[in-house]
Amino acid sequence: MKKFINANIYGGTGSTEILVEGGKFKAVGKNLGDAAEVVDLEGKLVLPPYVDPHLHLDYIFSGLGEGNANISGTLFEGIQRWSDNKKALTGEMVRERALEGIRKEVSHGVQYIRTHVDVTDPELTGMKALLKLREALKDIVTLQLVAFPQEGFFRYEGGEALVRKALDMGADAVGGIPHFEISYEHGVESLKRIVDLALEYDVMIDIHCDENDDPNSRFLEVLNALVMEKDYGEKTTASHTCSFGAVENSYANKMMGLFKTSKINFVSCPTENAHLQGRGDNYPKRRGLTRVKELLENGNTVAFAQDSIADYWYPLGNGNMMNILDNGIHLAHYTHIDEINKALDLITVNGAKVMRIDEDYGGYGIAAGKPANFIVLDAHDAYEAVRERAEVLASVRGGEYLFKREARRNEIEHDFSKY
Ligand SMILES: O=c1cc[nH]c(=O)[nH]1
Repeated sequence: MKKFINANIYGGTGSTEILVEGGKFKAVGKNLGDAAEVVDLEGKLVLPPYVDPHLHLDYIFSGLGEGNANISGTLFEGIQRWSDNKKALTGEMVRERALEGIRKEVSHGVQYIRTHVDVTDPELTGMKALLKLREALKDIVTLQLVAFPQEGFFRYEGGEALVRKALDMGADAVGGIPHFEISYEHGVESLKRIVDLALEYDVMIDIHCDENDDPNSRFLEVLNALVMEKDYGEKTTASHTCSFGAVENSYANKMMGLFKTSKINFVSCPTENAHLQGRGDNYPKRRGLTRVKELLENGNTVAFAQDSIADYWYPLGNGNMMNILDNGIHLAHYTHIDEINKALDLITVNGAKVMRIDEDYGGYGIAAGKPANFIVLDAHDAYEAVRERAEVLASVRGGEYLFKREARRNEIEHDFSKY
C-alpha cells in the first residue's frame, strides 16, 4: 500500500491524501492511516492525467526536413502533400514516428490519446502499425484509434470499404471528412453511412467536421441531426467545427438548442486551427476556432487537442497540452477568473468524456476504485498552474511512476530581493 500525502486535488474536494493499492485508488480523503510507503507531494496540484483526444500519430514529423512543408498554410495543401508523400510510407516509419510522438506526449503528462489513423491506403499501413502499438503500450498510455478516411470516404476510391476493413481489424471509432467530399450531397451521404457503420459496429464517431472558414459549411448541422435521431450524441464528437466560429449568431443560437438535445461532443484544436484557418482572410482575420466558450456554457463537452506535430498541416507542436490550453483559452476568451479556475477540465475530464474513458476503460478520475492514474503539477492551485503554464512533475499510472522530475521553475540563482 502506498500513500501520497499533502496533495491539493484538483476540483476542490478538500482531500489531501491518496491511498493506492493493487494499481487502484483505495481511498481519497484525510488522515487515511498507515502505509508501507509515504510520498509527500508538498501541497502540489494533483489531477487526473492529461488527455489528448485528437492527434495524428501516423503523420508526426512527416513534414520535417522539407523546409516549409506547406507553403500556403492551408488544409488542402496539407492533404495534397500528405497524399503524395504517403506512397512511400512503411510500417516501420509509422512505428518510429508514432513512438516519438507518444514519448513526447507522455513526457508532458498525457496518458490517453485518441489518434485518427488515415485508412485511405489500400495497405492500411498506419492502422496495422498503430494497432500493434495500442496493445504494446497499454500499460503506459491508452490509445484509441479512429478509422479516418483522410482523402475522403467517397472521394478516395474504395474509401468506404477501407473504413469498414479498419473497423473489422479493431479500430475503436469511425471518422469522416465531409467538407472534403466532392459535393455537399456526397458529404451528407458520407455522414449517413458513417453513422450506420458506427451503429453496426457499436463504435464511437469522430468526424473532422467543417474544418474551414465557410459559414455555409453545414455538416455539423447534418451530423448533429443524424446522431440526435439515433440518440448517439454522447458517443459522437465533432472535431474542429471551425466554420461554427464564422456563422451568424442567429444560426448559432438555433443550433445550440439542438446540440443541447443531442449531447454531441466537440474537440477544438486551437494551435492547429489558428494556423490553418483565416488564410483566405485579409483583415479582420478569423481566429479559426469554434465557439468553445459558448458550447461549454450550453452544457456540451468541449476538449482541446494537439492535432499535429511537425506534419504537413502544422510545423510546430510538442505534445505539451498546457501549451494547447494556454493558446485555446486566449483565443476563446475563456479568461474570466472563474473560467481559468476550471480551464484544466479542457485537457483532462472533458477529453476523458469524449474518449469515454470512465465508461469503457475502467474509470477516470481521482476516486476510490478507479485506476490509480494521476499527474502532479508544479503549482499549488489551478489558477497558478494555468498562469505559470506549470510543468508536470510526475505522472503515475497504476500507482507507479511513469516519470518524476525536479521542479525547474525557480532554478535561477540570482537574488532579486536585494534591489
Ligand atoms: O487538421 C488536420 C490535420 C490533418 N488532417 C486534417 O484533415 N486536418
